[in-house]
Amino acid sequence: MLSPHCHMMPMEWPVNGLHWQDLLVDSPECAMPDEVAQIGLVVEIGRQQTLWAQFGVRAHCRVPECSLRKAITVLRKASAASAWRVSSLLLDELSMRSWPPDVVFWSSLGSAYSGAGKWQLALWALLEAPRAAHLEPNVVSYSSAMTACERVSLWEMVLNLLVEAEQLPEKANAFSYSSAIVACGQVESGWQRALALWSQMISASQPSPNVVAFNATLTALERATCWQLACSLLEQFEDQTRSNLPLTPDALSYSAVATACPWPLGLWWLLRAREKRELKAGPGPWSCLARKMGHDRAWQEALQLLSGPIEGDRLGEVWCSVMWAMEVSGFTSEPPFRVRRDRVHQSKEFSLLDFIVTRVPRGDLSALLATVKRFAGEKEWLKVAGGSKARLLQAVLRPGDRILELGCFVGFSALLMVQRLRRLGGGGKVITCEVNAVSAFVARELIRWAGAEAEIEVRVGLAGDWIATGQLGVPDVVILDHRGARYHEDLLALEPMREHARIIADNVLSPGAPLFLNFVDERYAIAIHEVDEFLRARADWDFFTDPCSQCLVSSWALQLKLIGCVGAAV
Ligand SMILES: C[S@@+](CC[C@H](N)C(=O)[O-])C[C@H]1O[C@@H](n2cnc3c(N)ncnc32)[C@H](O)[C@@H]1O
Repeated sequence: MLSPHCHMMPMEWPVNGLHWQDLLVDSPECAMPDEVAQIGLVVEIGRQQTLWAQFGVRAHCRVPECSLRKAITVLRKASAASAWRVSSLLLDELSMRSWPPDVVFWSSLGSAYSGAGKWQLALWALLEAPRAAHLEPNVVSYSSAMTACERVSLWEMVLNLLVEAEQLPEKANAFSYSSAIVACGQVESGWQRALALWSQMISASQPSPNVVAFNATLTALERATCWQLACSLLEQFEDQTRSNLPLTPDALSYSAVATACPWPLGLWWLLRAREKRELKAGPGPWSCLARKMGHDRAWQEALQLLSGPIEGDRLGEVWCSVMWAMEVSGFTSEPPFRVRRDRVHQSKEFSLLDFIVTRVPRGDLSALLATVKRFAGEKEWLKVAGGSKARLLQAVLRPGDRILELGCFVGFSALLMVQRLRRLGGGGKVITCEVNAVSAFVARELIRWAGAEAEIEVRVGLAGDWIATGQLGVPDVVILDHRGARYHEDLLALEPMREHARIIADNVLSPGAPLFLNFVDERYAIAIHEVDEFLRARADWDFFTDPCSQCLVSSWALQLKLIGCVGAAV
């Protein structure tokens, strides 16, 4: 059995070669660890936050003098890990105690629920529960409640809450208005409401308009393709002396306008802002402009951006967007410029490429895959679908599958899937999107080295941009392995073209995709697979959805599984 001392030395983790799961299993028999060390562990472990927060909560609640502040600290950690279930656990434990939660506690609890898209629970924790405990929710509680509803696109609810917040003695603040503007901007024809709220903000003395609300208004106009209005709004506030408001448009403001306008006008705005030194060096607005040019197939103009006015790192974001603009315009095979190795210093991807080409015979796919894994084990870790994730990925494939992968990185999973398709008798194809042009370049080189270029197409650019072009075909399988925060939006955009597709979402627990979980809950038939992160002692959950499946997994089963996995160990 472990001694409690082990728990108290986060800096020496792992202790005596013991695995963190062992510690969780042994913990109930141990003497209670020191609370501060527990918090330290939660922080220290970082990416294990979800599990550690659960562990921490239980440990705290067993300590008689457990303080509310420390409980809140744990709650905030849980919130950062999007483990809203941890919050519920803490709440259950606290309800058995004599010390009453305060407003800060309720607001932390509400944030944890909100981060997971659990808006009803968030409203309860932020507004109803404190009222029941004779604590009056304040404007911060209201703003958080509005954010919770805005995250799940409940714009009408957000507007109702704004009206309620206006009744508070301190009235709604700029954050409340920003939430309302963002919420309105998310729905079709919501731009009028967004604009009306902005006008309300600037016509009244309170709350003082801020750049967040301003950018939210511009974004609403951009989404509704009201570029003329976006331009006149920016013009109005570009000059502080004219607008008489302490508000300076920032890079996000110019990004919104560059995305909204026809590209020649967007270019004009950015050049003008740069001339007036209003636009700080930074790739954001230029990258948006290059993407816009891509959508308009203006690849020559996008290319010119690289030799023109952009300051800073040309191999960064803007360069990737220019690559997308060229590729979407048809330059996939022979781009007029290639990745310059000498400018990509110490790139992990290029180290991998060198490692492979000096060890693997051309055309040997199996050896290449094995050598990528060797590189990840011996040289630098790679976030690829190795180990149990690889087995899962291969197991779902059927002969001739057309696979769409979002998140290619160096092409490991794409090659893995091709290996499986070949074993299933050949046929099928993988299209894989990668926003990072350097990773995509290396992926293509590795794919060529493996002799799989006929079976895999790498598309450089944001998955969302490619989906918008409608050029990705109708997939049988969709792999979500790009960015958890984007999963639900990209899946929604894919829905018209993926009616019968099986979907796999990776990294749902770590780094986590709470809004995606909320989105798929009860909407899809779900199977949950607990898998280890490749070469890491860290559990993750992958979701496999199959619309043809007879077994519709309800949220309850999902919850049971999630809590059950950890609960069994604690
Ligand atoms: C976890 S890695 C993918 C690993 C790969 N599927 C494998 O297992 O070999 C995630 C990749 O997604 C890319 N990415 C992130 N956001 C993206 C987006 N919105 N569109 C396309 N790619 C994105 C990242 O640059 C990164 O290379």
